This record gives sequence, C-alpha cells and structure tokens, in this order.
Amino acid sequence: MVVIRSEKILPIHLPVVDLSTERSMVTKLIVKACEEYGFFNVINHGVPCDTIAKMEEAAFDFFAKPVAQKKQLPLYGCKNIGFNGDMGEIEYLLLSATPSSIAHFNNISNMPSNFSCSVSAYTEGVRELACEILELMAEGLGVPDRWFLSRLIREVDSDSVLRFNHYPPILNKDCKDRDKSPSHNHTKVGFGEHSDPQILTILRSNDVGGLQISLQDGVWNPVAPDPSAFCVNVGDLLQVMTNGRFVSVRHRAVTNSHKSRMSVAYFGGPPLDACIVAPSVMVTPQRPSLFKPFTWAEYKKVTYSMRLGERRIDLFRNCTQLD
Ligand SMILES: C=C1C[C@]23C[C@@]1(O)CC[C@H]2[C@@]12CC[C@H](O)[C@@](C)(C(=O)O1)[C@H]2[C@@H]3C(=O)O
Ligand SMILES: O=C(O)CCC(=O)C(=O)O
Ligand SMILES: [Fe+2]
Repeated sequence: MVVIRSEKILPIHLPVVDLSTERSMVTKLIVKACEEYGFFNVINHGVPCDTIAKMEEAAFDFFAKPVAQKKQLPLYGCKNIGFNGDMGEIEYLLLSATPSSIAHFNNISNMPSNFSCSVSAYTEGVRELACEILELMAEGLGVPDRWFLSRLIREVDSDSVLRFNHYPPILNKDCKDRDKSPSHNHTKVGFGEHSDPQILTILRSNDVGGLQISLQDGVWNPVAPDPSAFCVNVGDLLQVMTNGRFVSVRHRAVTNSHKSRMSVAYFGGPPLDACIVAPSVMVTPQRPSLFKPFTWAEYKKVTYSMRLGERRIDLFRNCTQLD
C-alpha cells in the first residue's frame, strides 16, 4: 500500500551568526545551530560584495543565453539532476572547485572570460569562509586540532564542487484552480529533497525564496532569502566527523511562480583518499562511535550510484547503535 503523507509548511528563521562578534560567542552559536538546525545564516562574512555581485551578474548573463548555446558547455544541465533519473524544474552549471581547477577556469572551452574570472574570485572567497567556519566549529567542539576539518578542503586535491542553480518562474497550473487559499503555494519542486554529501555547503541565493529545510519528517520549513548572508549547512561527512552531534538536514528548493531564482552552492569536500572518521574526543562511552570509518572515494561512489533523496549515510552506520 502506498502511504501518502501530507506535507506541513511552517516558515522558519534560521539562527544568524555574525562573524564580527566575539570569537567564543560565535563558536558557541555555530555549534548550537549545527546541532539544532544543521543550517545557519552567516553575516559579516568577509566575502566582498563586489565579488558576489560580479559572479551573480555573469551567472545571470549565462542563464539568459539561448538553450542551444548553453548546451555547448559540458558543465551545463537542464532538468536532469545526476544520472539516476532525478528531475527538477531547474537548469544548472556544475564545476569542480578544487584549488587547481579554479586556477584553470579560464581554459574551459566556451566559458565566457568574465564568467571564469568572477567565478574564480568568488570560489576563493567562499572556500576561505568555509575554512574559517570549520575552524570555529572545531574550536566550539573542543577538538584540540583546530584545523582537522578545514585542512581537508584546503588541500590541493580537495574534491570541492561549485553549483549554479537557476529556477525559472513556473506557475503550477495543476494547483491554480484547485486551491486558491494563501496557505497553498503554487510552486513546483526545482531541486528535490536530499542531504548534501560533502563536509560543508556555503549557499547564496538572490532575493527570491525557495529553499526549504525539513527538521521533522513531513514538515517543510521555508527559509526566507537573505542575499547579504550566506546560508551554511552541515553535510553528511560533517555529521560523521562529529559522531552525529551535527546534523546533515534534508532540504529542497521550490520554484517561485513569478520570479527567477538563482542559488550558488559551494560544497567543500575532502581529497578522495581522506579517511572520514570522528576524532577521539567526539567518541565517549555515553556516545559510542555511530559510524564506520570510510574514505570520501567510497562515500562518493555510493552517493553517485543512488537517487537524490536516498539516505546514503545510513549505509555507514555501526549496527550496534541505538538511534
Ligand atoms: C542524484 C544525484 C545528484 C547528486 C549525485 C546524486 O547521485 C546524489 C547526490 C546529488 C548531489 C546533491 C548535492 C550537490 O548538488 C551534488 C553536486 C552532490 O555532490 O550530491 C549533487 C549530485 C549531482 O548533481 O551530480
Ligand atoms: O537552490 C537551493 O536553495 C538549494 C540547492 C541545493 O540544495 C543544492 O544545490 O544542493
Ligand atoms: Fe543541497
């Protein structure tokens, strides 16, 4: 029997972390946000407005081009997400963002030069921000090696990715006449429900809402857009490396009926051969090790063989755990 669960929509305000405030305060706030929401907004982040504006302008220019021209770029995708049949009302660009590939963005054929320059500057800015946040997390968690997380995405062979998502406006005609109540939003799924597999995601969007997070099964919490902030979220690997203290929360993006939405996500990932395991301070008799150790190559292989919404992290749980 197929059970159809009705979805509840409850708007939410994410915790806001102001990086210009006192360090010990910031570390505490970040830890609390990652334990309770897996998501937070960061302000006074240090990435220059000009770098963000140039990247966004170049990306909008790219998405405004005719489809035939966009399709010439091998990094471009439309409607199909991944290789396992997932579809969404989305078009996107997916780029490797390792330190060495950023340096070679200019050599990608068909990539307009203003785009590659602005994307390189942006990627360097958000990678630095991701490293800073990972160091604050390590401090907040009381891990003696403050760089145990940031080192993984600073490495030359770190496997990070940059994704530009463009959601054209779509009015869901099926809903139009059926239910006109304001609580029923006439939207379509642009990017289906999933968790991010890497360590940390740094997401930015224009001022159009669409991101929703799920803190409870069957309940979707729309997140208000804030173009002056970065939305940071815990990835699966960080959940493992904190022995489950931080949560990799499922999220999705819906389209807006009237306005174009663009989000840009930097996914900080480690080198393929990095061993993913929680440091000893995170494992105690009260909190035994929840996950088996694995390499990012192993996790990535499983991830890419599965559908977007599948709970891949469960395959790496220790069987003795209770939760
Ligand atoms: C269906 C898929 C797309 C995805 C790889 C996967 O097999 C499952 C995870 C998906 C995801 C979600 C977060 C990021 O957008 C992404 C780049 C990633 O690392 O994992 C995508 C993958 C993708 O679009 O290729
Ligand atoms: O567009 C968004 O706000 C979310 C995109 C996302 O979750 C992703 O790219 O993994
Ligand atoms: Fe995501």
